[in-house]
Amino acid sequence: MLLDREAEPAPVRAVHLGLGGFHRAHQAWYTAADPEWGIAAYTFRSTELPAALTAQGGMYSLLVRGADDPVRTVGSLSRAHAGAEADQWLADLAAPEVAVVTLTATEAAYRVPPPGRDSAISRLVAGLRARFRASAAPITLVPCDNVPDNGAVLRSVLREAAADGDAAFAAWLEAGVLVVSTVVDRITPATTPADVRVVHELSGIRDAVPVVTEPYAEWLLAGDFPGGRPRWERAGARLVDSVDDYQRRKLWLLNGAHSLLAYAGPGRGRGTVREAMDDPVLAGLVESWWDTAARHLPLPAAELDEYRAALRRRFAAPGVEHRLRQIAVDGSQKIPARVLPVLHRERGAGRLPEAAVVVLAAWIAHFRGGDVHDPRSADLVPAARSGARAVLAALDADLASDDELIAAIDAEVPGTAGDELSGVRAGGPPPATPWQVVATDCRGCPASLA
Ligand SMILES: NC(=O)c1ccc[n+]([C@@H]2O[C@H](COP(=O)([O-])OP(=O)(O)OC[C@H]3O[C@@H](n4cnc5c(N)ncnc54)[C@H](O)[C@@H]3O)[C@@H](O)[C@H]2O)c1
Ligand SMILES: O=P(O)(O)OC[C@@H](O)[C@@H](O)[C@H](O)[C@H](O)CO
Repeated sequence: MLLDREAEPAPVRAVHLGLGGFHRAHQAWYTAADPEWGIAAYTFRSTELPAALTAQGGMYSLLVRGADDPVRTVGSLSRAHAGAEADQWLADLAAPEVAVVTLTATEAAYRVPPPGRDSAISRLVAGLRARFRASAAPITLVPCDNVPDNGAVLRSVLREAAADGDAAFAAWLEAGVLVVSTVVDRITPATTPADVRVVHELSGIRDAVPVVTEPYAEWLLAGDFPGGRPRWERAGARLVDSVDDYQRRKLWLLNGAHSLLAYAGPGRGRGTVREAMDDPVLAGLVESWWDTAARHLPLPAAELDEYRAALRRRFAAPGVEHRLRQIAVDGSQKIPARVLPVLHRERGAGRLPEAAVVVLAAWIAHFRGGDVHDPRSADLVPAARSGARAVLAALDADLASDDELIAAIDAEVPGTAGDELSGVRAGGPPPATPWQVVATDCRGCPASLA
């Protein structure tokens, strides 16, 4: 059976930039709960995905691993476009009936582009300028990337990117463009050919571009929607006064653990989050990281325990094969949000947290090992050859001047500390099982994981 629409798609009242797996597992799935809202979704570059979706009438299958009825069909994408369709993009952003723009553009996109450079931000500015000229109806932007204070960051980047002396546009940008802050959560790995086959086996549907995700989904939003919005709360989204504590909880506990596993896991022969959590040493490090980060989260202990228990289940869930290589991409954009804020607080309290030391050592080993995908690889790969101080100097001057921390990280990087457990590891809680139990080839591991 091929996917196609039986009825007309909903009118386009929302636009998305960064059409990929996560948008379809999350925002488009939430929007499907309100049939009065349709989305026009744009990739950044890909032409294949919008072509495949258009051939299916914008419909796609969501394979929710672990759910009773695992294959759902989602129809909220009224149109799918390639990023190169600039005229359509400008027309959609200018349309007065469009009231919401969601964005998933990766962490790296949240910066002011050099003049003339095509980027998510330059496209947003061009679209908003078109709206200012055409209708100037207010519009709300909804950043959905794992960026701390994503609303405030997007607002400030847009303000700077749009500063070209047009005072009327600048004034409208302040008054007519609202930017909400969000916490977004639903583990959504890249789709594989095996997923395409599974969707067909389970449902009989031949979908060229399904999405695989987990049953869990969270969306917290803080901000205003003067032009209206889909009734996302029908699918469980929550409008809150502030997302700050929840943003930190998610970035530190979930994403911080992901980054730890992404860099420490491959050296222990683990390729996915589930495989890594099956390794008692890595699972013990994750617990140690959670103990450390939880100290700095002003949320009730019972709530944090429940969150951790859910993360253990989610990370170990069969079928959601989240590849560590995918998570390891762009570490320079992620480590400062996921690990360094906790490390700062710990050092302020005079502690040297072992899991933070290990993740930084493993990240340095990752830079030394090749296969690096990072917008800052030109400076960080050579820095990693020099050691922890040079890497941290590129990210955080305070931490780079912390001699005790630098020595601990350098001692963990392979080739500098031999196979013995480092002082950091020896001083921490005992691992869940003896180190020697896991007989993997640990070339490239931090010393305490070897
Ligand atoms: N996958 C998840 O589990 C998950 C969960 C929470 C948040 N997110 C956020 O969503 C983002 C996208 O994840 P995904 O799984 O959909 O990835 P994906 O690779 O499936 O899609 C990424 C989309 O972003 C676009 N993009 C990539 N680089 C860009 C750039 N520099 N500027 C503008 N657009 C760009 C791509 O063209 C593509 O349309 C992540 O970077 C993350 O911030 C993902
Ligand atoms: O999507 P990224 O690249 O920001 O980070 C990789 C994962 O940590 C991330 O996708 C999580 O799975 C997600 O944030 C869960 O909601």
